[in-house]
Amino acid sequence: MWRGLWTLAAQAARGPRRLCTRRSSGAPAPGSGATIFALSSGQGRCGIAVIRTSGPSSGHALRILTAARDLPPARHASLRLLSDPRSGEPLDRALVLWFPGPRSFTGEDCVEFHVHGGPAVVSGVLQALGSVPGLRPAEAGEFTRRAFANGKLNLTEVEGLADLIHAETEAQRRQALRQLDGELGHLCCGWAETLTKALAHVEAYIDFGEDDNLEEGVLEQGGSTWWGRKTLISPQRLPSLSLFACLLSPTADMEVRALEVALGAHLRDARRGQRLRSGAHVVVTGPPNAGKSSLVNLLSRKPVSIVSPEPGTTRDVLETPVDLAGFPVLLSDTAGLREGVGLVEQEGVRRARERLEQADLILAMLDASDLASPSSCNFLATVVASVGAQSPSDSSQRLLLVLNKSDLLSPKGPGPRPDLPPHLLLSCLTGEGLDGLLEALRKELAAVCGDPSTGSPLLTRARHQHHLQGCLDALGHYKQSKDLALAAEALRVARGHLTQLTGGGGTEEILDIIFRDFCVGK
Ligand SMILES: Nc1nc2c(ncn2[C@@H]2O[C@H](COP(=O)(O)OP(=O)(O)OP(=O)(O)O)[C@@H](O)[C@H]2O)c(=O)[nH]1
Ligand SMILES: [K+]
Ligand SMILES: [Mg+2]
Repeated sequence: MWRGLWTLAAQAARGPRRLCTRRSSGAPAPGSGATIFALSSGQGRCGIAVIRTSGPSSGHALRILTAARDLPPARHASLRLLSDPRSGEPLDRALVLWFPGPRSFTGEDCVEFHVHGGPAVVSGVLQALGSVPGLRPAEAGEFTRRAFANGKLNLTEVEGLADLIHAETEAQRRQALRQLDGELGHLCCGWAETLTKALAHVEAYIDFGEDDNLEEGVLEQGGSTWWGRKTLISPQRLPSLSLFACLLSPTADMEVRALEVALGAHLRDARRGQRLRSGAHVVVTGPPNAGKSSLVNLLSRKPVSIVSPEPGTTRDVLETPVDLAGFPVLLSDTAGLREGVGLVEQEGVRRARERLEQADLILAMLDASDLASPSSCNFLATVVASVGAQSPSDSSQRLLLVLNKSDLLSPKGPGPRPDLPPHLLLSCLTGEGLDGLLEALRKELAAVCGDPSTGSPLLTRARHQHHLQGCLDALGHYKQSKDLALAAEALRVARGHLTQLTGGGGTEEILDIIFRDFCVGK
């Protein structure tokens, strides 16, 4: 949190950042014009608390609380005595930072008070600020909303900031930071520029075609005007799909085609970023008594499930969020798969199979000392074989086969069956093989969630996917349209989707949903 604030302060000090779709209108911060204040660090007793203000009266408030005529030097930490303006009573000796707009986080005049973190100090300073005319407490997310309204952050960066505040694992933090740094936004801006260029070509051609200087005979074929507009190109020489390749400059057309390919690749990747943001589904399955619940407890480091020598102990699906090798995971323990049991256990098995279908990664577990049993053979022939038979694609499930209870294998005796698919040996009892399993999980999860530190920025929300799909669909219409005006319209729709991705498209509901994720003071 603390480091985050310094980063934000440093970012603000670097001044306004360049991004083509930064928003400067259309999203007025609620009640903008007022100066807002809030505690921006966490609640409760702490070493240092940060209180900040944003708005035109920030400088005035700073002068009043420090009882000084002059403001401290901009963007430098200065030690000042803060006093209550009503009673003159000293409140705290604090570091104050003055960020005159527009070079601040919100783009407005801002002040940060770094005070001692006791509740009495914090409430004293908040009350003192509340007594300054023109100041009022901030609403949730209001600082960020003002930054957005003033073009300091685009919408994908706002989402990145929300994700960064909520990031619980290392991979989530990396992904959020990349988004906050504007990578997705930059990519969309570049794409939007490509479309603007293509649109300019088509529009220029529409105007050119309407130019009276063109000879009628050149423009018309057999008495009818092709696609309702005059053209210099004979339709016979045009293969239908590359119609506009002839109109656009070859580079502009190639760029539109490359854009289509890039959009397709990003969309194929779409679920990965979302999994990283909300957690990958990892489901532990296997025959009864393989040690599934023992593994869930081991991985989550807490007694989530009951472990007992009695087969059929777990009935309901038990779900627990865990950080596995830096990736956020929703780990599910399930009932052992077997047929011909009582009603309650049958329902457990049905729920287990249902959960298995939703898994991104299956941890298939067998008792290494019991591989010849009918339940083990059946499990290998059904669950393991069917997942192994899937062709590798983004939508297919991944599976790790784990042979538990390796401690029961005789050190001299023959190892597990030679015909088994690739597997890992583990003992939940002794912990042997756990490091190898964690390393294998890290690799699998990197494949399921994508590696947030490399490659192209991931789409972290369904909203991103929706707009990229919309853009791709519009490009499909563009390619197939036989009319210049329709082609231009399709390009405009495609570009509109990209603008909405970074700019929100002005709909207040979307903004409300996004800013709802923020706390007061952010
Ligand atoms: N020797 C040995 N015993 C183990 C190991 N892991 C689990 N067990 C024991 O195996 C029995 C079953 O363990 P559970 O974790 O309840 O197995 P489960 O697969 O969840 O069982 P169900 O929920 O009934 O399907 C318990 O008595 C565990 O103590 C292991 O690595 N070695
Ligand atoms: K059991
Ligand atoms: Mg169990």
